[in-house]
Amino acid sequence: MATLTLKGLRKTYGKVTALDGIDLEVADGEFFCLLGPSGAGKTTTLKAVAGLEPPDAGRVEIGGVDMDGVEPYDRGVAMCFESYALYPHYTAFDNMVSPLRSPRYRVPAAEARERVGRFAELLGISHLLDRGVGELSNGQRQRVALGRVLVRPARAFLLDEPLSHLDAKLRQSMRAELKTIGAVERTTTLYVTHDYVEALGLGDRIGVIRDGRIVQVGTREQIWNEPADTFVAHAFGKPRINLLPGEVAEGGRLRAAGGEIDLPSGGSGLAPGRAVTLGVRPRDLVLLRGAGDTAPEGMAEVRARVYVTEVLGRQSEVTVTVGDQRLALVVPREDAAGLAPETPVRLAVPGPDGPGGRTLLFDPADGGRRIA
Ligand SMILES: Nc1ncnc2c1ncn2[C@@H]1O[C@H](COP(=O)(O)OP(=O)(O)OP(=O)(O)O)[C@@H](O)[C@H]1O
Repeated sequence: MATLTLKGLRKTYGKVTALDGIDLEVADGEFFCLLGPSGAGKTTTLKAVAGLEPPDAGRVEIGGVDMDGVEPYDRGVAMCFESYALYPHYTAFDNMVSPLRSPRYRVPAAEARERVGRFAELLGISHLLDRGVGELSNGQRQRVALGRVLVRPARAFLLDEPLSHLDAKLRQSMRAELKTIGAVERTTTLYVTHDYVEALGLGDRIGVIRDGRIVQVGTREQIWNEPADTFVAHAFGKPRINLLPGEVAEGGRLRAAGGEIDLPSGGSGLAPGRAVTLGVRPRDLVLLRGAGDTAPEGMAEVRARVYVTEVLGRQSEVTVTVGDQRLALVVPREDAAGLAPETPVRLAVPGPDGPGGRTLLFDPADGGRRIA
């Protein structure tokens, strides 16, 4: 077990800056998720920790020891690639057991078999162990590759989208499984994903990466409730957070959507005339359907027209037009029944100090940074 410390990591490939000063600390035994879009630098970060891509500047410490000049093999980390890196002519079993046979571990044969069997069971691939890798589906190969990493005693696991090729149902069950695998529970894990559900579900803490920089690090609650900026707010949640251009009006009101949205600005103390971006999560908006329904305390009533509705299982996503803006809401399915396009509706929108759900405020003049 070991702490991972990344300090000022930089890496360029020709004109592309893959890492632009990554600072990160993953605590001993922590499960840390690095979330970011394609090309953000996630894989490059893992490779730098594994020693496969030496950074141009900055340093990697594992267990407090500078890894500069330490070969990948000697770093004591086990990395799982999205591209599997399996031996194509070996069986699944041989792929999983081979690290244990290496001179580094020399695990006795019976114990190695037992270990492989245990992890194969957890990963739901016991019945595939005798098959050649060439005879496996992508999802099966991916689980073999993950097993090959997890069987190894390691100081840290580096996992690069290890569930990306599984279908939704299997991914969900594997996600739950993964956290309870003892080896993973106890071992420092840096887990890369572009799937926010995975990050929220798995990470003790989450780091959001964009353009080779860490934008925010926090627990799932911190990232969800106090996103550092509109990029982070937009990265979490489906449907995505509604982001609306607005401004602070006289009397400290917040206005957006051509004045249709008019909220108290609460204790934010913002100067009138200032431009702000309002962020409201679709689940924090309330549809007022009954004739006598009024906006709950602390929320503002807003007039809207239905644009489109879509059933999402027991809930529905309703997109409405408010003034010149579109807003997405998620409501119980029955509340959306009979909402044809153009139906006038009323919504309740939370203010910035709303209990539970609330409207977040961001500063468009400062790269969308959240206004505390
Ligand atoms: N070997 C390489 N040669 C040239 N450019 C590279 C190389 N590896 C990565 N890059 C570039 O560096 C940037 C970061 O790549 P990286 O693979 O770390 O992103 P990522 O966040 O893992 O993306 P994805 O989710 O698509 O895997 C990208 O712009 C990528 O094109």
